[in-house]
Amino acid sequence: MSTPTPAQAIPERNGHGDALARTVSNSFSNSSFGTQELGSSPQASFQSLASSHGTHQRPSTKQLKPFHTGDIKVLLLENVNKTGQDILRKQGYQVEAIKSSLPEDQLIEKIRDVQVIGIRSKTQLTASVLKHAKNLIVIGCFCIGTNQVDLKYAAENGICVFNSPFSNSRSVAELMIGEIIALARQFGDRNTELHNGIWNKVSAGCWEVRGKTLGIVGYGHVGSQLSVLAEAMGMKVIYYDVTNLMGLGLSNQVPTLDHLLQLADFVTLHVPEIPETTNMMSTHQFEQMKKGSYLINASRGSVVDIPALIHASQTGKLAGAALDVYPNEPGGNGAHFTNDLNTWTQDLRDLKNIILTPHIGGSTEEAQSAIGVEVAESLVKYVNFGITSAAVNMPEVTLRSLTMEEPNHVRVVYIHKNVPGVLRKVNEILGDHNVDKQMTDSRGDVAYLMADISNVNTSEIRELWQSLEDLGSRIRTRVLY
Ligand SMILES: NC(=O)c1ccc[n+]([C@@H]2O[C@H](COP(=O)([O-])OP(=O)(O)OC[C@H]3O[C@@H](n4cnc5c(N)ncnc54)[C@H](O)[C@@H]3O)[C@@H](O)[C@H]2O)c1
Ligand SMILES: O=C(O)CC[C@@H](O)C(=O)O
Repeated sequence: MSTPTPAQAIPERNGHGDALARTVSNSFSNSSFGTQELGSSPQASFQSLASSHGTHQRPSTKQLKPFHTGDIKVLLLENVNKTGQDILRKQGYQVEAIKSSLPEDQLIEKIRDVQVIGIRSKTQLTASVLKHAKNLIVIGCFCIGTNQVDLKYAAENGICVFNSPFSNSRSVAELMIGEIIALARQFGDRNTELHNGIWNKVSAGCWEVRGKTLGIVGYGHVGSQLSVLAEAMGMKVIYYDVTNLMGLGLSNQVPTLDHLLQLADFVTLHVPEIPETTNMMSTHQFEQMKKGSYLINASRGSVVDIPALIHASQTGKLAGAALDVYPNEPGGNGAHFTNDLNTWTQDLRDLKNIILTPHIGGSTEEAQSAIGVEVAESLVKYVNFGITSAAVNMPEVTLRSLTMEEPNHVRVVYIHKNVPGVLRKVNEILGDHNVDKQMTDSRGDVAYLMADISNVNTSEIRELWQSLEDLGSRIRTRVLY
């Protein structure tokens, strides 16, 4: 007899009329595998998921009993790309997509209800918001930065967080190249003048970038891409990073930020938002910069002390600056960028040779489409399979898929406090069954255990779940079957 396809297998198993409701209820936190696969082609994705475990000619991956995927509620904020929305909708999840971020009170109201939330850089998922998210199991940051989420609180409450670590890096690097040239040629000011009817043909203070020194602060995904592009334009590249990193091409690492500031004609910032980078560029740092140099910030608004930047521009220390990010950013398109947001906004807008963009470093069709796919697939793998690969706040745990030859298996996901003795107690509970495979790992105070156990009757699942829930170490139990 040939192995049934996943599509055949699902109705067959549904036909058993299980006593247990196949839902992902809040209290039960008990879900099972989805009815559909990742990506646009169910069959193709099904195969790719199976083959991603590095096997050849293995029995078909088992599409386990479907929970009511319609019970999974997903809230997507900040105009998450359609690629991501489509993947989630194809799972049968209930997806509500909103183009902007939400004011905190509305966010709290909505987040109570959902199992999955997708955001970009604007939505702040602080502990005080997340404490209302009683049903939430996973957060997708459809961007690189995860500074907007209280990652520790999320982990300690069994909420896994995913992002897209480099799908928009190239887009940011290309914008930096555009801005370097635009600043060197005072392009923004000439453009504005002519839009206002004023012809102002000047060469004073306008430069080629060939032969100039670019100082990159933070030589990660964005910084290193930029390094390659800048060298191709004939720039000399130096970089500063807290980590010792091999430079690409002819670029060189310098030992301190001050060294970089003293040498660079253009300084670009690509560091994460962390306490160490708050106001990393302030009065002292601007003093270190060469007279007539330029600053570009496309990292996070908190990295630059803006009043100090305004002063450095007004005194002529800086010949120009480009900012893509701000300490307080408007909630959505059409909102106004005024002193109501940041007290210095008008002073900033009045500066000469300053390019202000609305956090668009990663806003290209290519980047947003790739991010949509990457993060949505991570969410589906987590919801349906418990897989945490590439999570930013949880240990990375995965098990190879169950196959069609393993009909009475159950996957147990047990997120727990990382304290001694837990595994012994969990395995006492699981030990009534055959533990086929198990993986456990910890990250800080939180540990994640995933086990596939066999010979489980559907009627035993609730008891199994309850026994794990009753352990003092429990953060969250999910039983996928
Ligand atoms: N404007 C946008 O639309 C946009 C788009 C993408 C990324 N970003 C932001 O850009 C930043 C960088 O992104 P990335 O993908 O290159 O990150 P990354 O993690 O790949 O690289 C960051 C680098 O900064 C270094 N670093 C950390 N602390 C430092 C410090 N105190 N001093 C010097 N170096 C330090 C790290 O070692 C790392 O090499 C992030 O904050 C991200 O959120 C903004
Ligand atoms: O798209 C966004 O809102 C964020 C872009 C960027 O800052 C990121 O962190 O990836």
